[in-house]
Amino acid sequence: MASALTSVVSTMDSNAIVASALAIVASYTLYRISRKPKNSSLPPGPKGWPVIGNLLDVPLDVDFWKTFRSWGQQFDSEVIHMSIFGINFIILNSMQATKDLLEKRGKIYSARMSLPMFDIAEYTKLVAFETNTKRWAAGRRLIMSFLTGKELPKLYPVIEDECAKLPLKVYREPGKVGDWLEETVVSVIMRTTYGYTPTPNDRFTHITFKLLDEMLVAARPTSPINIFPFLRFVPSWVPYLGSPSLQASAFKETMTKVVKEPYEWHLEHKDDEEVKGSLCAKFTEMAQGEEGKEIGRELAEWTAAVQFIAGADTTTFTLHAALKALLLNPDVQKKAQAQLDSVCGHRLPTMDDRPKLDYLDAILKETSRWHLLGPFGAPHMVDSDDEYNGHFIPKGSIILPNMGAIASDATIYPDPEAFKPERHLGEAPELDSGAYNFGFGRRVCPGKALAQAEMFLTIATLIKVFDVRPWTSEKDGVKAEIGEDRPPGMDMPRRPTPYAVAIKLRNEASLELVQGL
Ligand code: HEM
Repeated sequence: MASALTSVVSTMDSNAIVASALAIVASYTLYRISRKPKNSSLPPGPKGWPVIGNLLDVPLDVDFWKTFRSWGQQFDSEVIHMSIFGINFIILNSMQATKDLLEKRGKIYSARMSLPMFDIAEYTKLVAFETNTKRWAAGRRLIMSFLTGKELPKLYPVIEDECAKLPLKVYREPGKVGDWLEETVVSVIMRTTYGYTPTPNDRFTHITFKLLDEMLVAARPTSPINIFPFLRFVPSWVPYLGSPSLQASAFKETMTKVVKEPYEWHLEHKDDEEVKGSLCAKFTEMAQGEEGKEIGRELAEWTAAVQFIAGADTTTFTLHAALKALLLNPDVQKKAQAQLDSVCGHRLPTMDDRPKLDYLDAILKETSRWHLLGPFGAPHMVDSDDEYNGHFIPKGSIILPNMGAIASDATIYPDPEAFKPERHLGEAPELDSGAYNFGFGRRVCPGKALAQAEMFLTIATLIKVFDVRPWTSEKDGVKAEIGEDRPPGMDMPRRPTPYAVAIKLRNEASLELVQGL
């Protein structure tokens, strides 16, 4: 999925900063420029130019976060300021500053910025993109009630069932392992959310991936309505000038389908056992009690839809990155397999095994550090003026927690470039990447525990049965290039660079495991 947490609203890929700026500039620039801070001591940062501010200081072709980190060193400050077209950006280059603002002062640091295209297409009705309204809080409450604590394990049977299907799929078509991982993730989401099991070429899956592609387009700086919001009012029949509003309406139509169609399916099948236990059924019941009948259903529909939008690509790409890490680190793979064999013997792992498989969990923590899904996570917006360490932080600033800087901070992670699951084990484990890669404070990812459980069992199942090896040409024995482990690029979620992998059964016993399925 080109995730809902993608580019502009939630992250800062290189285009996204420009996108954010351009999109809002028409209505916002004069206001921001004319507004004087209460006092002049904004956090330090590069000087910039009139009107465009630091637009030219932001490199478009390398990792942003490295530049932002170097500004921190240059100005000797964990908190840096830049502005683009009058919009203030506050970069947080340390875990401490991030926690102080996004967590301890979460009350005022939990808003989201928006974009005209996102408003028109109604993406801003999704929990992930809605600013901190009462509706957003109610949507979060719904998700948190069922994806955390004692409720979460009720979803484990679905995870176990989908993971148990994985070995046979991979055995039959090992070359499509990336697709099978995605299918596992999507099936878990659709079954737990709606009680619906996707079929090959599934219509709901298809339309949701279409939506995710459209979201990327909607987030682009080149989306005309983001630059000139008035274009939304030009009738679609007007040659050329009408096409942006036509596109925006088409995007809204897809969004509506994604929200309504699986929900309708769930209502039509409400007596099926799996549907009765689905999140959607629970959301509907709980939301009605909370908000009154009509709003209740609307909230349930939108809250259900965000599971796929926010959860599919994020989880899938992390699994792809884990596979790549195992491929590049055969010793790590062997160690994990040894632990799996000693705990599970001759059977597939289950969720009950998780407490004993700490090395697997450490691999996933290290994967999330080593391949951050987005070096800035999902930016928050501050909705009141504030002051931090003597610096003024103006209301409306976009806050960019520089997770890239945290994940590669040698004072937190000695030898940060190395992939070392061991750093997360023992008496004094290093900082758990889960403390930042799922976001912060009131916005922290509500799907965190589900994603971690699912990723654990998926990888455990896969390497219990198969070895992950470099792909080698049968013709000349040449190994495929694996590419950079930490590719540049600021997409969120960031897909690992493609790599060729050979998946082989580990031994005769593994074949029996597959045949027994
Ligand atoms: C490896 C998997 C995942 C990662 C790394 C991840 C990461 C994130 C991040 C960084 C945020 C932004 C937090 C912030 O603004 O501070 C977020 C938000 C969110 N995530 Fe996840 N996520 C993952 C999986 C999931 C799953 C499986 C679900 C649901 C089933 C989910 C649902 C959400 C929702 C609804 C939000 C929006 C929260 C809000 O804005 O209040 N995520 N996630």
